[in-house]
Amino acid sequence: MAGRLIYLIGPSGSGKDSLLDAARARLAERGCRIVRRVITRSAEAMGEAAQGVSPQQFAAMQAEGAFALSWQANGLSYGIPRQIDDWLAAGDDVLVNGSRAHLAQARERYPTALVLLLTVDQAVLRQRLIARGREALADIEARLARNAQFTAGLITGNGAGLFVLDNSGPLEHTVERLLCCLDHGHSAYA
Ligand SMILES: Nc1ncnc2c1ncn2[C@@H]1O[C@H](COP(=O)(O)OP(=O)(O)O)[C@@H](O)[C@H]1O
Ligand SMILES: O=P(O)(O)OC[C@H]1O[C@H](OP(=O)(O)OP(=O)(O)O)[C@H](O)[C@@H]1O
Repeated sequence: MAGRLIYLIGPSGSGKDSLLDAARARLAERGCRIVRRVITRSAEAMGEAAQGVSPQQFAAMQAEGAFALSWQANGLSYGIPRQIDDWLAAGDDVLVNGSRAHLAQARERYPTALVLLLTVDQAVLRQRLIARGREALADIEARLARNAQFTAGLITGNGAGLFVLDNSGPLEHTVERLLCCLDHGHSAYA
């Protein structure tokens, strides 16, 4: 039986990487793999388990068909290795740190995808982005502006099959909600 694609989305700074790190061992126990993304970001600025490549390397990988999904945002290119199709075919669930802007394409390719939207209060989001210190202030403002563009439309336009996880509180609570969502049909979080 094919595995499920779990497509985690949410604003930059909402806590996607932190959530995946915190839940990693418990996801593995459930046979859920977390895919390692390919990003045109320098290794020093990576701050997550991803493969950093140059724009030229990314373009070559894309031309070879190395990616199941890919998108551009925040001045960067992101790729999801094709290997996920083998994992899904083998029956493993696969969790992808995705893009809100690329949701329609992801659903087109993976119609049964479970979509999880991580949310956080905008004021908290600003504080977390500043505290993380990965981007310059101008880049942080651009990410906040990008977020405002998505907030309302995503939930109203994609209600079916989209589940909201609020990460404004302690990370451990969000981990529990994520696992509950995966294990029990998630209706409490829709
Ligand atoms: N529940 C939480 N409570 C407090 N800080 C958090 C929480 N979740 C994430 N953070 C912090 O917020 C910042 C952004 O989180 P990160 O995982 O990098 O977000 P994303 O991957 O969505 O961009 C990090 O500094 C992280 O430590
Ligand atoms: O369409 P969006 O939902 O805005 O998403 C666009 C990209 O931005 C985020 O990455 P970012 O470089 O900010 O990394 P981060 O998630 O680790 O902060 C997210 O993981 C996506 O790859």
